[in-house]
Amino acid sequence: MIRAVSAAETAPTTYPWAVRAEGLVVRAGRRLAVNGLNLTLGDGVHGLLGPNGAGKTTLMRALATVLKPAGGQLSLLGDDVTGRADLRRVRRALGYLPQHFGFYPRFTVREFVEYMAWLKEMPKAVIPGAVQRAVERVGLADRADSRMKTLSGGMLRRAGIAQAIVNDPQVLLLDEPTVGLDPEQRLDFRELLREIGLDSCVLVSTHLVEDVAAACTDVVLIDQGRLVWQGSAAELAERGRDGGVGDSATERGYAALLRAYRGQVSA
Ligand SMILES: Nc1ncnc2c1ncn2[C@@H]1O[C@H](COP(=O)(O)OP(=O)(O)OP(=O)(O)O)[C@@H](O)[C@H]1O
Repeated sequence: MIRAVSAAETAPTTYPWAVRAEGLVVRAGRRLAVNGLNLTLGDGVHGLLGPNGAGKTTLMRALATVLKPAGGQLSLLGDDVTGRADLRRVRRALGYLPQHFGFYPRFTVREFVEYMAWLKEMPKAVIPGAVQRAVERVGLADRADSRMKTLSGGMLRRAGIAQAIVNDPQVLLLDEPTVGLDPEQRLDFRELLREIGLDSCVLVSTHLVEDVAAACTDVVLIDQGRLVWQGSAAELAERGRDGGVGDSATERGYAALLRAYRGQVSA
């Protein structure tokens, strides 16, 4: 049976920012891993960079509504998601690839993606077509009926990306999606990101600064749970044009911004 969808759910929403955080505080264990973060994101592909422990995964988890903020304001697609907010509407419009994700090993790729589509409350009638399309978009069509336990690390990652995009999310959160992908798959993946970023907000965390240079329109740099810098990928490269540490202009720009921020914080 197809679930009845109310007019409020299908009406076009107007919101200035897909993601808006003000003074956001999120705990990870006892630590304030995100600690007073201000961030606004619109459509496009945003690369999330920062050193180990900067708070990238914790931020992603809060944006995915998996972790509740301990303070500050967070709105997604115009809805406040702090406090006792009803998260169902927002969750239907989210896609999230966690750094580590669980699955039933005996599920096939198709069953895994179908199951996730069902959890996102997609109408039953559209699920088979949406699953097929998602599996094709990540290049796994020929393995769609293989069991998850038989996949390589890179294939598993692609199955994870397929479940994240199955509902054509308006906010897509990908935590280190390129880990385990071979060079050719990485190129295909960048193309997919560019396509999705044309009309939705994509946030991709990565340690590979080269991924950011190649696939992202914008860059968000965080350290110690706070926003250090936000700008275009071209501006980041511009910051690294005059030398410094790093193999590429983007890497040098990253290192220079981080150094300047840390100098300010400790001054
Ligand atoms: N469950 C937890 N309990 C206690 N501390 C935690 C927990 N999870 C994360 N932390 C701490 O919070 C901080 C931020 O962690 P987080 O995983 O968000 O950073 P990250 O930027 O994703 O790091 P990486 O680049 O290493 O993946 C780190 O100092 C980490 O040690």
